[in-house]
Amino acid sequence: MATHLGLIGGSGLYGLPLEGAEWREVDTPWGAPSDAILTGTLDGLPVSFLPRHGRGHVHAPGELPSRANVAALKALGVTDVLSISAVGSFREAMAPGHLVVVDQIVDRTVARPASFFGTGCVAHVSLAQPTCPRLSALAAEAAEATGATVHRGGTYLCMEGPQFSSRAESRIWRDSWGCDVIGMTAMPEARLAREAELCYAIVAMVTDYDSWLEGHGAVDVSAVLAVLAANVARGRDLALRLPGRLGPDAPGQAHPCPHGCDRALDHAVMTAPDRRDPSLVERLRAVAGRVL
Ligand SMILES: CSC[C@H]1O[C@H](OP(=O)(O)O)[C@H](O)[C@@H]1O
Ligand SMILES: Nc1ncnc2[nH]cnc12
Repeated sequence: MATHLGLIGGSGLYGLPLEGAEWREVDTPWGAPSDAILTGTLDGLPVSFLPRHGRGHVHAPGELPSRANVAALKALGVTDVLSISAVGSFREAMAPGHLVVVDQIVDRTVARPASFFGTGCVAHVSLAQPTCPRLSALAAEAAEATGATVHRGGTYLCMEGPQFSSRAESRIWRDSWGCDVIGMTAMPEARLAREAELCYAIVAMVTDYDSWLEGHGAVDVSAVLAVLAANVARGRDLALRLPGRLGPDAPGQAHPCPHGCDRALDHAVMTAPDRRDPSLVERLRAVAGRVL
């Protein structure tokens, strides 16, 4: 399958200078995505960019149309998705401005549709490794090439929000649960990317120390925005450096994915063919047509 990079830009990242750029409206069986999708190429590779919160930051994290976002990228032919996200840090060594290539996620969200599947067509994919190690390694290389301090590996606590955490919560996630960073958007996005058989990676930009660290004020939006403003060029630079590592002659060109992301549904669907709900199956063709 030809590689096509999808980029999901988080807080502060609402556009990218693609070649032949065009904003395209895409509809899906799960409605419209957060915004139009910017399509174009970089280093000869097809690239589709989606601002997660919409241009102008319209969508709250708990109300993101994540199923439509993932389905729209899939519909455009995307094979690999890199999320660039703002996060708070639970480690002094992961300082504001640093980049963390997330490899595990703890899901504390409570009110978000988290699957394309459901009654009438049940499926269970593995999330033991919620991000793709191949894409994550290439993203880490691209991140390092920007000159940023990059941490390879880290556990992302995904909270519901939109309010930031209490100090007690912040300390529990850090001290008892061993999490490294916190944000509000990695779930259900990572779940849905796996169900749609897309390789998915997260590069998280640290913007603050949440509220656990004595001597640092608790996080607020102005602190996050100040770090984002100083580092948005780095996020963009990282995104621009990834296509060269994924392109036709690059070693990262690897579909089938060596970790099986693009075959995640091979043994996942439980519902007997004659018991499936035809209308749900019809919608599922947009993301799971390969196995239906
Ligand atoms: C502006 S701080 C809170 C906001 O930023 C992060 O979003 P994203 O992952 O899209 O960069 C965080 O998860 C919250 O949604
Ligand atoms: N401290 C924090 N908590 C949740 N989401 C964030 N995004 C950036 N900083 C954050």
